[in-house]
Amino acid sequence: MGLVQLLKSQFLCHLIICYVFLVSGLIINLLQLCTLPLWLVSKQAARRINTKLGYCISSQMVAALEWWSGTECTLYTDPKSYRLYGNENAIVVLNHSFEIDFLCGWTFCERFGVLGSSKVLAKKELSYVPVIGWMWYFLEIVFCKRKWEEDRKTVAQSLQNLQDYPENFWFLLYCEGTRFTPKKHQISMQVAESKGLPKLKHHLLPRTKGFWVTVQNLRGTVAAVYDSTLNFRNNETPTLLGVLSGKKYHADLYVRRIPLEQIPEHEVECAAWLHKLYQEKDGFQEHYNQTGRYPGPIMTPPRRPWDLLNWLFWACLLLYPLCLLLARLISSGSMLTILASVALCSAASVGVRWMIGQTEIDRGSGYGNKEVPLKSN
Ligand SMILES: CC/C=C\C/C=C\C/C=C\C/C=C\C/C=C\C/C=C\CCC(=O)SCCNC(=O)CCNC(=O)[C@H](O)C(C)(C)COP(=O)(O)OP(=O)(O)OC[C@H]1O[C@@H](n2cnc3c(N)ncnc32)[C@H](O)[C@@H]1OP(=O)(O)O
Ligand SMILES: CCCCCCCC/C=C\CCCCCCCC(=O)OC[C@@H](O)COP(=O)(O)O
Repeated sequence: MGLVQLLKSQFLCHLIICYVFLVSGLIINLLQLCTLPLWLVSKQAARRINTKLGYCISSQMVAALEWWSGTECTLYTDPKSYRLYGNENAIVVLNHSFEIDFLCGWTFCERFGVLGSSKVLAKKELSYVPVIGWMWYFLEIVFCKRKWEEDRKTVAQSLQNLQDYPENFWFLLYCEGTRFTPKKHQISMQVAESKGLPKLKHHLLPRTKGFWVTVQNLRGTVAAVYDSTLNFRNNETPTLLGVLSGKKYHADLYVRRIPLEQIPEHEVECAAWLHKLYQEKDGFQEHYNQTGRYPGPIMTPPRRPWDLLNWLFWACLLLYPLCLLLARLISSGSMLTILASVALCSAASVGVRWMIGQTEIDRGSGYGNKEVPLKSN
C-alpha cells in the first residue's frame, strides 16, 4: 500500500471529511432556511440561490468520489445526444443495484453542470436525513410514500411545480422503486410471471405508475428520457464507506436519449413501453457482463475543479476554528470540558455513520420484500 493510500485509509482523515460535510451542511441548511422570505418576493431568485447552496453540499460527496477515491466514470453514448446533455430538461431512468449509484448519477450531473438543480423521485424517509434530506426540501425534490393512493395527488402536484423551474434539471427516476436484492428480485419475478411479462435477470420489475405520472406532468417541460444503465468493472460492489476510505472504482454508464414524443400518453401503453425498456436494459447488462463494455462510443466528460474547490473552501473555513478550539481545550486542562467534547464528537460520528447507513442495501427497506397475492393473467 502506498503512502497516499495509507493516508486515505486513516480514520482521522474520514473524521475530518465527515466533520467538514456535517458542519458545512448544517450551515447551508440554515442559509436555505433564511431564503424562505425570499420565496414570497421572488420565487425564481430563491430557487436559483438554493441550487447554488445545494451544490455546495452535494458536490462535496461528488468530490469525495472523483478526487478522494479517484473513481473513474465512463460514459457510453452517441455524440449527437451528448451535445444536448446539460442543455435541456430530462427524465433519467436508472437501474438501482448499487449503494453509490446515486453518487455516480450526481457525478455526471456535476460534469454536465446540472448538479445543483438535479431532482429525484425519492422515498419520504430520506427527507428526514439531516443535511441531504433537509437540503432537498428547498430544491423541490419530489417525495413519495410508495403508496400509490397517497402519492398520486402529491407527486403530480410536486411535478407540476417544476414546470417553471428556472434552470435546466435532470429528474431521476428509479423505476424499480427499491434496491436490488435476490429476495426482492425473486418476488418481483413472480409478479412478472403473473402479468405474463418476460423475466428480467439483472433488474427488478419496474413500477410503472411513477414513470407514467412523471411523463404526464413533465410533458412540455422536459425534452427527453435518458435511459441510463450503470455497472461497475470487475464485479465490484462499491460502497460509500469504500469511497471514504479512498477505494478507487470504475463506473460505466450507458445512456440513450429518447425524445419524449416517443413515449405513449395512455397509461397502459406507457406501462408496456417501460416494461419493454427494462427488457432492453436487461439485455445491455447481460452484454456488459459478457463483454465488459456497453455498445456505442465512449464520450466521457472530464471532471471539473469546482467540486474540489468548494470542498477546499469549506475545509479551510471550518478546520481553522476546529484546530483553535482543540488547542484551547487541551490547554484548559479541564477534564470535564475534554470529556464533554469527546462525547459530542462521538455523538456526531454515530450520527454520520447512521447517515451513511441510509445508503447501505443491507439496511434497506422491506419494500418489495413481501410476497403479494398474485392474480393470474
Ligand atoms: C448523461 C448522463 C445521464 C444520466 C446520469 C444519471 C443520473 C443522474 C440524474 C439525476 C441525479 C439526481 C439525484 C440523485 C440523488 C439522490 C437519489 C437518491 C435516492 C432516492 C431514490 C429513492 O428513494 S427510490 C424510491 C422511491 N422512488 C420510487 O419508488 C419510484 C418508482 N416507484 C413508482 O413509480 C411507484 O409506482 C410509486 C412510488 C409511484 C407508487 O408505489 P406503490 O408501491 O404504491 O404502487 P405500485 O403501483 O407501483 O404498486 C402496485 C403495482 O405493482 C405491482 N407489484 C407488486 N409487487 C411488485 C413487485 N415486487 N415488483 C414489481 N411490481 C410489483 C402490483 O402488481 C401493482 O401492479 P398494477 O399492474 O396493479 O399497477
Ligand atoms: C464528503 C463525504 C461525506 C461523507 C459522509 C456522507 C454522509 C452521508 C450523507 C447522506 C446520505 C444520504 C444520501 C441519500 C441517498 C440514498 C440513496 C438511496 O440509495 O436510497 C435508497 C432508496 O432509493 C431505496 O431505498 P430501499 O432500497 O427501498 O431501502
